[in-house]
Amino acid sequence: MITSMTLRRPDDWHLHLRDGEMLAAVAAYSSHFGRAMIMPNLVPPVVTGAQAAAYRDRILAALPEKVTLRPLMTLYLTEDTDPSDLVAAHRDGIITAVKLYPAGATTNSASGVQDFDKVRPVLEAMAEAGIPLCTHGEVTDPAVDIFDREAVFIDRVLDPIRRATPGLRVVMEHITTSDGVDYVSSQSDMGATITTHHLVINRNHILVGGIRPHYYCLPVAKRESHRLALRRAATSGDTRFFLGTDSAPHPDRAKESACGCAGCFTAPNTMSILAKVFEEDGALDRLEGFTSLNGPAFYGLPANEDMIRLVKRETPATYPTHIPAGDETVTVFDPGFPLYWHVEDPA
Ligand SMILES: NC(=O)N[C@@H](CC(=O)O)C(=O)O
Ligand SMILES: [Zn+2]
Ligand SMILES: [Zn+2]
Repeated sequence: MITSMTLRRPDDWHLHLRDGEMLAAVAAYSSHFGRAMIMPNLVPPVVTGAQAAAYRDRILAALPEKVTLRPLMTLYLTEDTDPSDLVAAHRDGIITAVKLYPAGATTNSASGVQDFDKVRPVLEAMAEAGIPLCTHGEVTDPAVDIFDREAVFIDRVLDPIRRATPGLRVVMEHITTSDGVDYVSSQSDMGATITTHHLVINRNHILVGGIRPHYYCLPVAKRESHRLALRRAATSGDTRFFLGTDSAPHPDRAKESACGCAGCFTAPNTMSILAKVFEEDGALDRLEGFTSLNGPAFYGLPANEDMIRLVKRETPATYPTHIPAGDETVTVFDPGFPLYWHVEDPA
C-alpha cells in the first residue's frame, strides 16, 4: 500500500481569488500551488490589459512573503473587447488566457457575451496570436433545463465556435457531465478542467435531506453517472484533463440565503481530497499528471521544478471549517469523509 508520494508542485488552472478583504483572506490557502489561472469575474470585471496587470499586483501584494504562487491572469471577454489590447496584453506577458462567460450564466457574468457573432473578430485574433480561450460552458436560454445547460452549450456554442475559428485553443472549464468528457475526448486540440468538488459530490448531495448551499456551484453537480464519468476522465491519464479547482469563496451570508450564490471554496483541502479520490480509484500514479503535468503541457508551459509530498497518516489532516474574511466568514468545502492524506510542502 502506498502511504507517501512525491509529485511535481501542482497548478490550479481555474481559481477565484476575488479582491480586497476576501483576496487577503483566501490567497494564502492556494499556497501549495505553483501557478493559478486567476478568473476575471470581479465587480467590475477585468476587461483590459491594464486592469489585469493592476489585479495581478494586488494579488502579489496579498500573498504572504514566503508563498511562491504565481498568478496567471485572464481577461474577461465582452462584446466590446478590443482585440488589439488583448493581443498586446498577451504579447507583454500580462495575460495567459481569455475567459468567455455567456451573459448571465454564473456569478458576476452580467457583462458576458450574448451575441457570439460580435466576438468573432476577437476569437480570430486570439487564434492567430495563440491565446487560449477558457469557457464557462453553459447556455443561459431559460427554456433549457439547468441540468442540460452544459450539453446544450457544446452543440449550440462550443462546437460552432471551434469550427468557425480553426486553430483557436479552447478549454472547457469545470466540466460536469459525461457529454463534456465525451466531447473533449473526441477532440485532438482541446483541454478541460475538472474541479475537486465535482469528483466528490453529485446532485443528491445538494438536495437530499435539505438544501446544502455550500455544495451549490455552477455548473451545478449532476447525477451520479456523470460524477463517475468525471472520475474516469480525471484518473484516466488522458492529458486533455487537468485540475482547475474553481475554488470560489463567497461570504456565508451570501450562500446561506433565500437566493444563495454559486461557488465552493475548496482551496484549503483540495490536494488531500484529490489524493483520496485517486487512491480510491487505484490511480495514485496518475495524480501528478492531473494536477501537475497535463495543464502546463496544454498551455505550452514547463511543469513546476519543485515538488510537494503527500503522506497518508493514521490521523486525519485538519482544516478549518470556516475562515474569517473581514467581517464575514467563508465555509470550507466539506467532502464528507476524513482526509488522511497530508500535504507536506518543503517550501
Ligand atoms: N463556479 C461557481 O459556482 N462560481 C464561480 C463562477 C464560475 O466559475 O462559474 C464564482 O465566481 O463564484
Ligand atoms: Zn464558471
Ligand atoms: Zn469559476
